[in-house]
Amino acid sequence: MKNAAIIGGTGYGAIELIRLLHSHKHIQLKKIISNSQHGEQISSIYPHLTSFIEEPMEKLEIKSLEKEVDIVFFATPAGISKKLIPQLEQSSLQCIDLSGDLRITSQDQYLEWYGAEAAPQETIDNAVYGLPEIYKEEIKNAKIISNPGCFPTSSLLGLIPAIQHKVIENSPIIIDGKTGISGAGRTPSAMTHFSEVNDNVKAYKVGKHQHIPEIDQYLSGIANESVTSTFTPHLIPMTRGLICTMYGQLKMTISTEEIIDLYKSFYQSEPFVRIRNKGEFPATKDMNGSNYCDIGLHVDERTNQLIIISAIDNLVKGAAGQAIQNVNLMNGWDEEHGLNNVPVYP
Ligand SMILES: NC(=O)C1=CN([C@@H]2O[C@H](COP(=O)(O)OP(=O)(O)OC[C@H]3O[C@@H](n4cnc5c(N)ncnc54)[C@H](OP(=O)(O)O)[C@@H]3O)[C@@H](O)[C@H]2O)C=CC1
Ligand SMILES: CC(=O)N[C@@H](CCC(=O)OP(=O)(O)O)C(=O)O
Repeated sequence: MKNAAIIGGTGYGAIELIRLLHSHKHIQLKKIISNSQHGEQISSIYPHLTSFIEEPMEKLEIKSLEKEVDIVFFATPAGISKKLIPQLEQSSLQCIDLSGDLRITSQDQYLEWYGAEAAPQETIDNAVYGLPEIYKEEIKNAKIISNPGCFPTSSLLGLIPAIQHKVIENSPIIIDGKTGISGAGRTPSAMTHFSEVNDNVKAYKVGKHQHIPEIDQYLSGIANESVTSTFTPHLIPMTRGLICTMYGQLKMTISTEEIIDLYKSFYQSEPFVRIRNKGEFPATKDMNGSNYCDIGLHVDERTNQLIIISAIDNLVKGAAGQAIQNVNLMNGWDEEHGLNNVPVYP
């Protein structure tokens, strides 16, 4: 049994970690650390947790963390873990960062897309990108995990088989993303205000979303040459769920049946990726509350495009579930442990 702490205790990522860790038999959640509400019970903010956790949330004492826990989840906004993780690097702690602080390997690119100074290069280099379907062996030996962003999780899982097998050109790749509002976290803003979101669909961060360099960096790594994508996210009036519809120019003649076979074989040992049969495409509710990524494929012979539709729950496979999948691998536990629940429907 290992002990864990969550930093950023009152955020949505943290709440989802608390829910999933409750049924994890190898991890005991020892500490919920809150910057804004330490001393309070989590159930006073989230009544659905009444009777599950009695202990009050705590203030962060970075120096004593190593004595008290083995695993630390950083469910904090960008800008926090890049300062905290370097202070823990010499410890034996396993650190899982849900934020984007360690995902971009170039400090200059981080500055360009996040508008702030990056983490120390050594910390970035020590972190392993936690996309288990692609980097499983590296994750097993990692001490610091940089958990992928929600849109990159969905789009990389959808695009990587086609890029790796050189089925589509490296450019142009179009990623049309749609997300529920919980993706923006718990703090309200004008963008997430009910009357702005309800009965409405809008594109945001057009041409400047922080997931653009993340997607291109990992696709380029797979292709071993430069890959550039055009990614535009849209905010949809729903609470959870994320779906990317992607278009790639075919480099070869291939049928829908053949590409589906290729994807099924690529992901045959991956428990959380489900490839749909011909003519079937995922919807966000199909994986609600679960760690699945469902992918549907279609070859458009008219335009010579491969159409890939990939959907996840942004808070589970896009954040807390993937974080636990990574911890399972880091500790030699069953990768699916604590995550093999049936999605919630309707
Ligand atoms: N929501 C999603 O779908 C996804 C989120 N992520 C990433 O995961 C991380 C957490 O996201 P999410 O939970 O949605 O975000 P939230 O905004 O809901 O929560 C973040 C929490 O971090 C704490 N916090 C805020 N500001 C500070 C600060 N200055 N110093 C220390 N702690 C602070 C707060 O909790 P407290 O005051 O209790 O400490 C806050 O509730 C983010 O980096 C996000 O980008 C990644 C993928 C998907
Ligand atoms: C609706 C909404 O605002 N979604 C967020 C999701 C970002 C996220 O959660 O990922 P990071 O860890 O990279 O911040 C966004 O598009 O920026």
